[in-house]
Amino acid sequence: MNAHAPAWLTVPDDVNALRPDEWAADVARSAAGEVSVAGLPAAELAREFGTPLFVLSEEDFRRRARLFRDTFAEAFKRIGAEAEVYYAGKSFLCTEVARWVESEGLGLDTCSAGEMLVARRAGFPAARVALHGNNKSAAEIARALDDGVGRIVSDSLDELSLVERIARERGVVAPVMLRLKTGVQAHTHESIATAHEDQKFGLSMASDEGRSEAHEAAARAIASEHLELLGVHAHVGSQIFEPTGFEQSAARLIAFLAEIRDEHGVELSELDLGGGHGIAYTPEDTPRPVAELAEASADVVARECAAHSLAVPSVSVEPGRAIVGPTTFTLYEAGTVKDVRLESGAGGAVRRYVAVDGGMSDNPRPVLYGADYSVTLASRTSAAEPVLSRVVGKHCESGDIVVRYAYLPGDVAAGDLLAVPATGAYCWALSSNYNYLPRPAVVAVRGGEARLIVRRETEDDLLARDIG
Ligand SMILES: Cc1ncc(COP(=O)(O)O)c(C=O)c1O
Ligand SMILES: N[C@@H](CCCC[NH3+])C(=O)O
Repeated sequence: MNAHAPAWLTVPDDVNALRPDEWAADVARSAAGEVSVAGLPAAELAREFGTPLFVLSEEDFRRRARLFRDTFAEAFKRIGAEAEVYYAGKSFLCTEVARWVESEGLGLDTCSAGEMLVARRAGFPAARVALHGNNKSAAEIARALDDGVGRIVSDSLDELSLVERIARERGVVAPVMLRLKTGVQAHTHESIATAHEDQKFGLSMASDEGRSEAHEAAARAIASEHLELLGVHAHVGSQIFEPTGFEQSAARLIAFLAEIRDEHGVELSELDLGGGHGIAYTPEDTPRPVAELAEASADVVARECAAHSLAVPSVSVEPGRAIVGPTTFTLYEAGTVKDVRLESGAGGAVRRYVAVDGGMSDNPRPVLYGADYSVTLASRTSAAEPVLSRVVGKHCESGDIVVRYAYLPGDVAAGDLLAVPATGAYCWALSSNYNYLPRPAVVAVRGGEARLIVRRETEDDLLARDIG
């Protein structure tokens, strides 16, 4: 136990071992210590595509997508209902990934014109696309209607009026769902909790007197000739492990469906329970198996619908992180290594700072949410003693940390490759050009072959928007 490391970080028995749950299923480590994915060694990928590099296992992505699709379908079949899975594209989207999502039979959750554009380019059937967003522009709504998007998840009364006006101008009926603030307090970082009252998303269900925003929106949508109200949606937040938030949220949505039936005589047919299922970044994180998530959701939906004498609606969920997060690791090359004294005097504790060739521009999550990651030496095995280390980036900020706490072999040096697992979600998607660093490439690996699916930015890209 080191006073400068958190309790969950124990000195590893074997500093070369991979923790299995953080990696794609086809990642392995050879006797020589080389990390490989689907049979391809990391060093070969680094040579061919450069570093930093996002390495994504296609087979693992497809497997996780199918797991969600089939497990939710089975669990809801048991209660006589259908369940669909919409992959949350905000976590990571490019044309090729949209094609995989389509071919595995999932829907796609988008939240901007740009994400819809990627879906369109991939030939994704618009009927299986959902459009989210708390401030959709008129152009985005028009695109959704013109493309024939299957559901526009409406976030405010203002937006509902805008959708109606644009639908009327086009002479069409817009399929809408209402995103509700179920008032649930999610146990996650404040910036990614999304169902309590004091945040920007959704229609409030609270009212002191008269109708709540949510009830008002439902009344307007039901009364409009140009809106078809499909159902309701709530998203509790992201990186959540506690089942209670999901369950309370589902119960409140179903109570709302009953109130709408009682007030308007209409039984809405769709219920979207959102995404937010957490993954393991460190041993502190304890994700529940997908089967458990699906069974728990089906149980609560069956119970609450029975309590309100409602027919069970079609259910959908929107996982992003839980599908793509563990499929990907980031490969970095180590550069400068520095020992920093944490305690004075001979034998006082030291933290080793290992700088890599990327940082907060390819993974801002540690800076934004205090997120923790793990790391492993990926290009060789080492017999050196583990040393308490911090992997940092190359940006001009002391907060530019990639892995806050890790034990790395004591002989890690410039030129070694380091792999940071579970970087598939909200890393490339949140990447930036801070300090004029080009965004890394994303390479998909399957059956011993590697394919570039997003190319690395070039110096020309960096100058392209600068008028000069
Ligand atoms: C409406 C909605 N659905 C789905 C997601 C996906 O969340 P996650 O990647 O945590 O599953 C998000 C992001 O939190 C969201 O805002
Ligand atoms: N970007 C956040 C998740 C946001 C979820 C989108 N609503 C993260 O990395 O944890």
